[in-house]
Amino acid sequence: MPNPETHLAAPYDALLLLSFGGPERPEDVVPFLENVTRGRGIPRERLEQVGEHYFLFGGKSPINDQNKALIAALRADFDAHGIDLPIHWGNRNWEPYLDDVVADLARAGAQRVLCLTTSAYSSWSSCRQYRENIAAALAALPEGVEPPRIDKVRAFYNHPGFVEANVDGVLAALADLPEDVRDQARLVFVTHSIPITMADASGPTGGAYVAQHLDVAAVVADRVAEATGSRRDHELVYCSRSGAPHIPWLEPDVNDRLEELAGEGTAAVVLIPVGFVSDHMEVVYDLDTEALATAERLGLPARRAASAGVHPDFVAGLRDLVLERVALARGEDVERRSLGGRGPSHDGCPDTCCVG
Ligand SMILES: CC1=C(CCC(=O)O)c2cc3nc(cc4[nH]c(cc5[nH]c(cc1n2)c(C)c5CCC(=O)O)c(CCC(=O)O)c4C)C(CCC(=O)O)=C3C
Ligand SMILES: [Fe+2]
Repeated sequence: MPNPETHLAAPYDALLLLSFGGPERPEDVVPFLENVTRGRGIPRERLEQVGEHYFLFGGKSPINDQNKALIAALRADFDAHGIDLPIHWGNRNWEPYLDDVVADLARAGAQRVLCLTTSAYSSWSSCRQYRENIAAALAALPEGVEPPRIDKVRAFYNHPGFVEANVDGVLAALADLPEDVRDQARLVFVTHSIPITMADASGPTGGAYVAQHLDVAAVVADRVAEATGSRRDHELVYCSRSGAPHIPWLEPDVNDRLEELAGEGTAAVVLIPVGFVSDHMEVVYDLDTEALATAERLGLPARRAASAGVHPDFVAGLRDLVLERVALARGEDVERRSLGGRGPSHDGCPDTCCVG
C-alpha cells in the first residue's frame, strides 16, 4: 500500500478496475456462461447460440486483453501525472475474480478503494449488479480481515473523455465510407438491450438507461456535425437481446432496423457501439459479424465505429474522474465535468437506484 500520508490519491489506497470477464480458451466457455446466467432464467437454446459466438473466435473473448491494455494505458497516464495509485483488476464472471482481488486488497491493509467499472451507464446490469458483487465480495472476507470501504466512480457516459473518443471513432468510420454516401450516412448508435422492466427501473428515478444513451448520442451527433460540416440523422437501436421470448426487451434490434433503413433507401450507416467501452464479444460478434453481414446482404454500405477502448481522451477522462473523486473524498471543491443535458451522475447510489 502507498504511504497514506504522502501519496497523491489519498485517501484512496488503490484503484480497482471491475469488469465483466470472459473466457480465455474453449474449455472456459461453458463454465463462463454458467457464471453469467446463474439464476437469470436464460433459455438453454440462447446459451448454446451464444456459446457458438465464442467458439467462432476460438473460445476466447477479447475482453480480458482489452482490460489489460486499459490498465497499462491508465498506469502510463497516472505515472506521467505523478499519480502513485496502484491499479488492481477483478471480474464478475471470470478470473481474476472480484472476490479474490478484494480479499488480497483487504489482507494487504487497504482501507479505502476506488472502483471503476467498464460500464458507463445506469441499470441493474451495468451498475447495481456490480455494486451487489462488491458487497458480496466484502461479505465473503474471512473473519478477522478488516473490509475496506469501496466507492464506485460515477456513471461516465457523458464525461468529455468518453464522448470525444466516440466522436473520433465515428469520424474515422465516416472517412472509411465511399465518398458519395459519406454526407448522407445515418448515425446508428447501438447499445445492449435489457428487459424493459430493468430499463424502467434504472437510475435514481427510473428510465435513466435509455435517457442517458439518447443524451450522449445527441452530443456525439452534434460534435460530428461540427467536425464534418454536415448534419446527419441519428437514432438509438439495440443488440444482444437475451432472456425468454415472452419477456419484452428494448427494441428495435439493430438487424431489424437495418432492414427497415435499407427499405427506406438509406444511403449508408455508421454503427456506433456507444453502449460499450471496448470492442468485446458483443461488438465483434453482434455488430461486426452479424449486423455488418445483414447490411451487406441488404446492399447497405455500413461501417462500425471503434469503441472508446484505450483512446487517449478516454484514458485522460478516466484519470480526471479518479482525481475528481479523490478531491470529493477530501472535501475539496472540484469541477464535475459532463456534456449534454443531464449533468454529472450521482456519486453514491440511493437504495432504490436500479432495482432489477
Ligand atoms: C447492459 C449490459 C451490458 C453493458 C454494460 C456492461 O458492460 O456491464 C452487458 C455487457 C456484457 N455482456 C457480456 C456477455 C453476456 N451477457 C449476457 C447476458 C445479459 N447481458 C445483459 C446486459 C448487459 N450486458 C443482460 C440483461 C443479460 C441477460 C442475463 C441477465 O439478466 O443478467 C450473457 C449470457 C448469454 C446471453 O444471454 O447473451 C453473456 C455471455 C459481456 C462479455 C463480452 C465478452 O465476453 O467479450 C459484456 C461486456
Ligand atoms: Fe451482457
